[in-house]
Amino acid sequence: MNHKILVIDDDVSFCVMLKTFLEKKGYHVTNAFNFQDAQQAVDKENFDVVLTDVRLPDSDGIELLKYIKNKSAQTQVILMTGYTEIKTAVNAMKLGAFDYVGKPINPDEIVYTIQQALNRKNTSTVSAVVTSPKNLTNDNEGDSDFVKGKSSTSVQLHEYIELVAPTNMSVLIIGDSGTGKENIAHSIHLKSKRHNKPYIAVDCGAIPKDLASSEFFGHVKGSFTGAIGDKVGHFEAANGGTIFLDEVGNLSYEVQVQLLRALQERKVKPVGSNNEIQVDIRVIAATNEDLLKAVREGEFREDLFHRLNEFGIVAPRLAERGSDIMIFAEHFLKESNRDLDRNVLRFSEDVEKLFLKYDWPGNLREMKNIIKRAVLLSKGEVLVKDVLPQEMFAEVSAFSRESESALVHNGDEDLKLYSSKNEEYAIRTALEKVKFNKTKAAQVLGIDRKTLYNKMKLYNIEL
Ligand SMILES: Nc1ncnc2c1ncn2[C@@H]1O[C@H](COP(=O)(O)OP(=O)(O)OP(=O)(O)O)[C@@H](O)[C@H]1O
Repeated sequence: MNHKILVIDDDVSFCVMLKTFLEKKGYHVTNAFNFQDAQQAVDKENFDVVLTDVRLPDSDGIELLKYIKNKSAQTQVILMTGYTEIKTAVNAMKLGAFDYVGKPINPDEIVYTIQQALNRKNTSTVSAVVTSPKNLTNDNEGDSDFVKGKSSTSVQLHEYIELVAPTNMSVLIIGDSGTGKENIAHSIHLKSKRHNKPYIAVDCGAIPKDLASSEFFGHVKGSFTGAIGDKVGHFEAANGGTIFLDEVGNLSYEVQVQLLRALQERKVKPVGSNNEIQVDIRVIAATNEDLLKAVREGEFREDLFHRLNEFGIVAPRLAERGSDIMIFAEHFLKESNRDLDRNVLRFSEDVEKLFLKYDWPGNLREMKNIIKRAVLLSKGEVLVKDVLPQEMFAEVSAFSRESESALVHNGDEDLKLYSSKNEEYAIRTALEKVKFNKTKAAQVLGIDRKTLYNKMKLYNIEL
């Protein structure tokens, strides 16, 4: 059966072009040009993957993402973003988007991302993942999946992990999206006395409110419409081991009450059953929200907060991990070569510089994705900046422009006023603004078409 994809963009010709391209790759594709059409399509059909522009004429991609996830949590949503929308895209990931791809769309990249999204859809259960123990080594060498890092921030993080792991204390991991919270939780489990027992990771944000009790505590056959058999809840499944509650701030107040009771009494009662089950569980929770603020605003129960926060760990932002940035980059390079069967040996010098300057709003996840795509797109043994997404340059250039404001005297798109460092950025931005019409881009930039062609060749800008 062909996988079903919904593509939404108000640029009709772009939408149609992408449809034709994806159909050639064997997908069944539907187009919509605004939020309302997309809603109707989603109401009518179940899509495997939805590709949507962030900006829609009658709403935006985030609203659409929420609508889709509410209807079908299994549908994977990929956002298509311009360079200025990267922060929105990162927020979208927090709300359950699978990934985002930068515009202009690169054909290899989009096919690769769709394939990854389909893999996720086919392998994930509704909300919980049972992970078999991984091999954790204590250094950064070899093919361990876990990099420790050497910066003082990382050393302290790992001291805390070592310290708390052997205890039974509940741990609350706080950090931005993609900082490695789930990896930290798993590492604590593996270093604990429970390492041979189950580790159940529950994405609290993905559990529909009505099903939360049954997901956590199980149910007996016939206890509600749709309960066609007995179900073991996550707490019972994790008995003896560790339960990891990811995005714990997303739980409804009602479920928070039930959770607190289960944690205090160490007993759970499946929905529709009269029997209580004794459970012995270590809880690790994670959040990328300010839970204390949620407590102050009455959205998160203070007693549950304290119950979860017996030991707090902060997952540092990647940009704060200084000397570790390139250690992580090398790790993801090796991992991507292995996964994609490529042999990209190293990063060019300017890529290294960019990595050290860039803000990494999506943290380790963003770095992993960027390097994987770059490896896929690389033609030689050195990973050069041409295969990196342009939003990285936009962010760094924006920063450079702030500090070198003398560069811009006369409107930001006048190419003559840009240093060569910013020239490529200016060209890409102008092309994007005029929807890749080269004549118009040349006008915007204040240069002739021939010069534009030469510059595009120089910077390897392909449309
Ligand atoms: N120490 C590490 N070494 C190697 N890879 C890591 C490490 N920590 C995280 N990663 C990778 O980075 C990505 C993001 O990590 P993870 O899912 O743990 O982040 P998170 O903070 O839980 O994200 P979210 O807030 O979105 O749930 C994953 O692909 C993970 O494999």
